Amino acid sequence: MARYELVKRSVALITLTNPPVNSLSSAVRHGIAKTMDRALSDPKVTAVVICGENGRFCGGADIREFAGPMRGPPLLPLLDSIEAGEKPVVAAIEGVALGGGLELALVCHYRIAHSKARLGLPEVTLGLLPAAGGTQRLPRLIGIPAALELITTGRHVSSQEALKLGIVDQVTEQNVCEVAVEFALRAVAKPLSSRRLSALTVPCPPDLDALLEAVTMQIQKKARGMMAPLACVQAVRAAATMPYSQGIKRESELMATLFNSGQARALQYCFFAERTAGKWTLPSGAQWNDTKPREIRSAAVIGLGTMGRGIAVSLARVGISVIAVESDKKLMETGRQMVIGMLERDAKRRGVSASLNLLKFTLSLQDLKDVDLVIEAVFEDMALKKRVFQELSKLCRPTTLLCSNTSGLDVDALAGVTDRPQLVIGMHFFSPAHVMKLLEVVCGPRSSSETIATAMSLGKRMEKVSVAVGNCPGFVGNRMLKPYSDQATFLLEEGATPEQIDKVLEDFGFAMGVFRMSDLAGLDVGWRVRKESGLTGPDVDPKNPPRRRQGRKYCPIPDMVCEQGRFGQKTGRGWYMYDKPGGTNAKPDPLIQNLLETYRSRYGIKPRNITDQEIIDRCLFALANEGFRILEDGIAARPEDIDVIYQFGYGFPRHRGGPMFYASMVGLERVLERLEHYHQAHPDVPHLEPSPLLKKLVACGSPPIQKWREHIKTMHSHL
Ligand SMILES: CCCCCCC/C=C/C(=O)SCCNC(=O)CCNC(=O)[C@H](O)C(C)(C)COP(=O)(O)OP(=O)(O)OC[C@H]1O[C@@H](n2cnc3c(N)ncnc32)[C@H](O)[C@@H]1OP(=O)(O)O
Repeated sequence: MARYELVKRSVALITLTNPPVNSLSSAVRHGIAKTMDRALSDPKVTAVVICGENGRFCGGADIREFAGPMRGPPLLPLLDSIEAGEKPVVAAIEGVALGGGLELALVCHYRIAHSKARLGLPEVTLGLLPAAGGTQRLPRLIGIPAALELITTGRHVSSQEALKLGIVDQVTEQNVCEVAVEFALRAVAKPLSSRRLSALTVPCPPDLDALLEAVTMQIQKKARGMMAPLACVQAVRAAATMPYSQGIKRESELMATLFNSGQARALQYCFFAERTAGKWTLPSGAQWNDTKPREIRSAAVIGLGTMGRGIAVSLARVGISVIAVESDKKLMETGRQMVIGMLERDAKRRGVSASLNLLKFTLSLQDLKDVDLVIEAVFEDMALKKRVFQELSKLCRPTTLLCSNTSGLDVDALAGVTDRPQLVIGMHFFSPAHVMKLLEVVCGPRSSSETIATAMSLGKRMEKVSVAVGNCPGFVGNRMLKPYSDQATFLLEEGATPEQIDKVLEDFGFAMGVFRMSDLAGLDVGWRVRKESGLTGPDVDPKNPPRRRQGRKYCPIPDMVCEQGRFGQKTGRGWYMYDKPGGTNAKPDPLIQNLLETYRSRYGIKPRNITDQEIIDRCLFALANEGFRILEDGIAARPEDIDVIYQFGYGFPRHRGGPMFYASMVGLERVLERLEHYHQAHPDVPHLEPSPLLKKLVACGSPPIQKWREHIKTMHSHL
């Protein structure tokens, strides 16, 4: 796991060999200890270079090992001994030096980086802190403010920025190992004391307390409820105020608290869940690593509304030429200006030039004859979408992939009106599509494995986190949203207010509570869907008992809000009031309070005091319960896929892992008991009835989430 060679007759070259990222597994730590001993004790060796195999220095500690008992040599004393050695050690950094990987580089006496390398201490994103001396050495090297920023955010820096900050001594475009060996030879016989970071004093800013206070406040605002960034601040404070020997003890204490926290487990689960999500498998046996995606050079986007614009930008900025189609000249011109503006701002932010030459705008579908792939992003109306797909089927060459950005309509029904159902697939982007990372790739029963592979690979190229899901109303994300938001509106009937429910959900860690999120998305969309499904509006049978539809409980409050023209932020009024149409500053509205009171008295509902716990349990357990049904139905292949969708598409707090991980952490027995309790109280709410899979998992002793798949016996997978 660490190869030893003698080069130039006097330099020991130690190469970490643990693909794919040379993480510091127990075997690698053992290898480093052994090879360093050999280098330090061999009189022929005058200097040491440490590098990583396959163009990657080191991706840090082996995160998989965190779940089990600690084995092998502990990292911290190993690193301290490298720094203390009497022969110069040079880190040759290629690819990445992250987390423990950068901490390893920091104990080397010199650091040479390749120009394309990235460096950082991302432990905070895993719910941890750089506990192999990183919080004590980095501030000594680059000062408190810069170290604090890097450690609390986990941001990666380029080698050029690392050079400016003083993290590395040299950046090269040549072979970094060869450069490091030459560097090491020149370093022999130079004094090492000033190169041992632990021995340096910290350059402490005069306004330390004010700085730490400002960063703490920023964290409380941005990373609400997260422990790790706050612990990082405390560790850096220790670096500033204590000698190294005490600071390092403080670092270990803080790490011990984080290491065993639910937050660290959740964030590490998220790390792997995100990587697992791309690994789809079909019942036919075809899967992500044996199906070749098609290369997409040109694409078309139909419809230049909010979604279409964001999709066009996401395509063009990764080098795909885009033909954008609108139905009328004025809309096309507005769309053109918006897309160009978005692309220019995006390019400026990334420090690259905007690829405007890749864009073409047209009013004619005829122009799409030769594109590799089309993404339809017209109004969410099945009849309209079918017309578009029929037309595309006639116009486009037979090999063109036809994709729909529908957020919940039947993808197979669209495939059915074309001459190529195997090339039809859903690509459900989230708004704004050039910002949001999530892409649900909706596989119809007839979508071919090549089509799925192409959509997934295109998503990755567009820098999205892509999750393959099956075809059912609402797919995964929007299907689960209904039971969640239904519980919130039932709670309004019973005595809660929108602001109370939102505060509880936001304190839990959601980016936005359910009502603020609905105001942002627009309340009219759901209202139209409810009218079309006969749940509200003139088509409802007047003999229907109040607050019941289609044999189950129904809350008409959202319809009443819409009837008043309150469609959310865009109209300046919704569940909240805003300063102006399009305003974002939500204030509680006495008119909503009034509406709720009138409603309750009309139906003789005595408002009761609702606890925060009840709000969390009812909203989140109803959400997870639908997730269990989705797993049973084969619409999602794994709980990880659902959790990734909720983190990246619906603002579920990452440090809680996602709805399914949260349910597993709370304990499936408790989730089942609470659902049974609430279902008994509300037998006309089917979403509260515990799913068979949940019952089965509890009966099997509540296995850990990674084992749930073994208990899912899906009749037919929809993937
Ligand atoms: C009480 C204990 C005290 C111990 C003190 C410990 C102090 C140090 C802590 C740490 O170092 S924590 C780890 C910090 N490092 C990171 O967070 C880096 C994580 N990795 C990445 O960001 C990326 O993987 C990458 C290195 C930038 C490479 O990205 P790329 O897109 O090229 O590949 P991926 O698909 O992400 O990864 C490939 C493959 O490798 C697995 N993997 C990556 N990093 C690690 C790791 N550090 N440990 C274990 N496994 C890792 C990743 O999961 C992929 O495998 P599969 O999941 O696809 O099988």
